[in-house]
Amino acid sequence: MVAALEWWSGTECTLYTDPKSYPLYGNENAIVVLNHAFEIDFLCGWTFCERFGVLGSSKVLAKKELAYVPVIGWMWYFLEIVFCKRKWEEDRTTVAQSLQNLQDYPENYWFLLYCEGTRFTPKKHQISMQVAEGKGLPQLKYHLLPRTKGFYVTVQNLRGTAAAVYDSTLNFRNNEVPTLLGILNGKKYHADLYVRRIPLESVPDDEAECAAWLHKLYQEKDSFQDHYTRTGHFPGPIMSPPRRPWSLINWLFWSCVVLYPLGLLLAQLLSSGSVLTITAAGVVCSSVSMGIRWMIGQTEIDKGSNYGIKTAPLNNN
Ligand SMILES: CC/C=C\C/C=C\C/C=C\C/C=C\C/C=C\C/C=C\CCC(=O)SCCNC(=O)CCNC(=O)[C@H](O)C(C)(C)COP(=O)(O)OP(=O)(O)OC[C@H]1O[C@@H](n2cnc3c(N)ncnc32)[C@H](O)[C@@H]1OP(=O)(O)O
Ligand SMILES: CCCCCCCC/C=C\CCCCCCCC(=O)OC[C@@H](O)COP(=O)(O)O
Repeated sequence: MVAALEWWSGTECTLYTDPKSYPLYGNENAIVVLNHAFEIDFLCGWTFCERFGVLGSSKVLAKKELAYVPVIGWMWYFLEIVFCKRKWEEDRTTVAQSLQNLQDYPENYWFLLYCEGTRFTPKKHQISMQVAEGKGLPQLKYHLLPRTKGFYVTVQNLRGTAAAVYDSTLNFRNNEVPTLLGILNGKKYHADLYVRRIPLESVPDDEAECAAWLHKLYQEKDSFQDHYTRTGHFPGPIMSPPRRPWSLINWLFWSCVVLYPLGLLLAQLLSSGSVLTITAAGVVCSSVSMGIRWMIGQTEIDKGSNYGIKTAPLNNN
């Protein structure tokens, strides 16, 4: 998928960050906090992971539903991805346990947290801003109100192993609305990511202070998005890591290994002349194609969950 983004669609991923922090990226464990408003934000995240050499050890706090997505979900299970049900009563122990397993992870990892908990839609935004008002918090224009419990439990469990929080804010040039189907159709997008490295020691230990810290971080992220909307760029210098050939080589290798025998099999099936065999092959191909379309649907915001709508308390204070 990274090869499809970088080499097939030719999407440009530009990084805005402080040159002093740049050498540390990929050379330490970090908690990444990213906004969640685009259908391919996870793919841009993977692309940066690839460029800094941590793709294989990229982790995320993901909703449990994604564990059942064929291939990708199974892969995540084996990669020790942390899953949550977005029900705090159940997540508080399971998430903490999974995070503990990362304590002795043998490679540098990035642990991604979408603190908004769900993707931005106008309706979810309106509801979450009612919650913000009830809590006496300032309104956010470009983000949903962050959920603080997952962040707190992550900081608590990774303190001592993770060195920093990478506050990451993503946007696309010219009001592009990127989609995975667009990528697969070869459409080129222009992603801009602004990253601030914040040492983990500066995140408060106390739960209430940690929550307030995260709310303040999202207010700052909102101001960066405002800056981007007004000027077309993020503050700070551009320090973009170059595209590397490995994802393409990997893709070409596996394509040869898989597609050659598949092609031979298909040729044999067609030359068998058996209507039953050819029909069965047609059914299998159609099912696989429908399965892939369903998987792509998982990335589409229109088909997203009701989380952040259904569960909104009317009187939150
Ligand atoms: C140099 C380059 C740097 C960076 C490169 C960038 C990135 C690369 C990094 C890594 C890449 C790795 C992998 C990427 C690959 C794939 C990722 C794909 C997808 C996965 C994404 C997801 O699945 S997101 C969904 C799951 N994740 C989360 O939900 C995380 C955030 N959530 C939490 O932390 C939650 O607290 C929780 C899940 C732990 C528990 O959920 P629960 O619903 O029970 O939450 P809360 O108890 O917290 O909720 C109640 C509180 O929330 C307040 N609130 C706010 N808004 C609302 C609302 N609309 N309705 C109800 N309540 C709301 C509420 O007031 C409560 O407040 P309290 O004060 O009482 O806490
Ligand atoms: C020949 C090549 C064909 C390649 C086909 C590729 C097919 C792979 C398609 C999809 C991979 C599935 C990855 C799913 C990752 C979705 C991440 C995501 O964004 O989850 C949303 C979640 O955060 C919040 O969900 P809600 O907003 O609450 O709902």
